[in-house]
Amino acid sequence: MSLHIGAASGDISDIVLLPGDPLRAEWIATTYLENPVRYSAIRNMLGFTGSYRGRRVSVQGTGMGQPSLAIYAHELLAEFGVRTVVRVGSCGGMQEYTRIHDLIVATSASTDSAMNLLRFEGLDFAPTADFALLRSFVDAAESAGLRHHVGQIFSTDSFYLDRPELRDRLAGYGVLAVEMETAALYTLAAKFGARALSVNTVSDSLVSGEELPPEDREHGFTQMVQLTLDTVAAFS
Ligand SMILES: O=P(O)(O)O[C@H]1O[C@H](CO)[C@@H](O)[C@H]1O
Ligand SMILES: O=c1cc[nH]c(=O)[nH]1
Repeated sequence: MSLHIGAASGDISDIVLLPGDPLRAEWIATTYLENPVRYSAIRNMLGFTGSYRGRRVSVQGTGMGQPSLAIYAHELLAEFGVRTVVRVGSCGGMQEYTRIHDLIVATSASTDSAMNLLRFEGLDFAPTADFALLRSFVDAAESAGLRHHVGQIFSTDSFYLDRPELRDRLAGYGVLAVEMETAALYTLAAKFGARALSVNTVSDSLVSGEELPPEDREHGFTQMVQLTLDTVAAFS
């Protein structure tokens, strides 16, 4: 048991899906996993383990933002022997062509967070996905014929940005979408020598203003979750 995850040693698989929303974690576990067992409910940040196509898989809510995700990712990687972490998140599309329901596969993450500037004493670390995991997911998305985009994402500390023009500038440099956790996930996976991938469904478009309601963000991302589970089950 760690401070924020109330599981015994061995309760958690070496593969963990990481939605921000703990109720999305519950939906994934109860919808897709066989024999799901809840291993933690500390602070209502729910975590479950079950099996998918014969492979043991866990799913753990992370909360919103890099400081929250970093707590759960650190404990999973440092204390529970987790080797593969995959964020299954929502994001805001920043390009005209990154539309609602499209999948965004993050190769890397820019951030306005100071976490890595402090960690690396001003050096500008480049948080990057695991290439083999990314390639497997993208191959699966192509085979399934799903709309997806592969490229850079923006992990912001501020959902409500005071300077949206900075986000617009990033869009001008080809950044696909904005969310709040990927930079920390990729950084911590690098620290612990684990594989990481961040896949996000576009829940709102910053270009058109369209948006999905909260209930869709909780239990509507069927294509992303199914494809992620197929990928990790086949990969390992
Ligand atoms: O839907 P999740 O996975 O929480 O991800 C996105 O949604 C939250 C903001 O609404 C942030 O956590 C952002 O990264
Ligand atoms: O962080 C996020 C997540 C979804 N949509 C946004 O606009 N921002």
